[in-house]
Amino acid sequence: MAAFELRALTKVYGSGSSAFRALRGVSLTTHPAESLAIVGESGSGKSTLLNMMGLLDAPTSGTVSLDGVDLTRLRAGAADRLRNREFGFVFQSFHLDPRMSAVENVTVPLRIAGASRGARARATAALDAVGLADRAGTRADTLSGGQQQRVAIARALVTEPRVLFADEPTGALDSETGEAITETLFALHRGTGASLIIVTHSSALAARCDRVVTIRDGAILSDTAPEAEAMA
Ligand SMILES: Nc1ncnc2c1ncn2[C@@H]1O[C@H](COP(=O)(O)OP(=O)(O)OP(=O)(O)O)[C@@H](O)[C@H]1O
Repeated sequence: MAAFELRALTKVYGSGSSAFRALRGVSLTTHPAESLAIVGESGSGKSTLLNMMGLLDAPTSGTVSLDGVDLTRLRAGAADRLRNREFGFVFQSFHLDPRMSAVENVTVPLRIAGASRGARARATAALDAVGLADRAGTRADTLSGGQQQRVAIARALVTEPRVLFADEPTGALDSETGEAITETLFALHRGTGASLIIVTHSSALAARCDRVVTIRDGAILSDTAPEAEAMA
């Protein structure tokens, strides 16, 4: 299971007269295996919130707990290990190593976790799960955008994480490719039981989630199931 509890989370970038309050006291409880969309206008604090939950950045105050463990109190090494093993990340711009093959990219989190034995077989299976087994040996920078995002999804899931974070996963793709990537993300979310936390501008993608949290000016504006939102 993977359930987050965020308490009074704040994030201030910069200091003094240039200080900017990107999160202004966000409290949120997620449920195990939930799919959650974080939506809102550009600059509202969506990525900042995802980065706090994913241990990519530290909050200024407040706490982030996962299954009852306060992650904000972990030492740096423990936080790195937890992020690598329990979290998977997919970003708008893929973030693959362009010179490495697809399968080499997917083995990276396993090697970081010290699980080199069997890494290639596990990476190949993960590529198979995203429909790219036949491109395992292809250099990442020669793949299409949609294929690169599939490699990124395979890399995010190869460690069998408890949580899959996706920040604008379809933002760099045309709508047809974006829809195919969305299908893959949700199929794997259902198949693996990993929680899915998505930052998106896409209303179609948000509508697929169990729950939609809208952020405005660093605070939660609304928190609804998509059906309820459609009826409102
Ligand atoms: N490292 C940083 N230093 C200073 N300000 C930052 C930093 N990162 C983000 N910000 C600011 O914090 C605010 C929230 O940024 P964030 O990226 O979380 O917004 P967002 O809702 O994800 O926006 P978008 O939809 O455009 O990606 C923005 O005004 C942004 O300029």
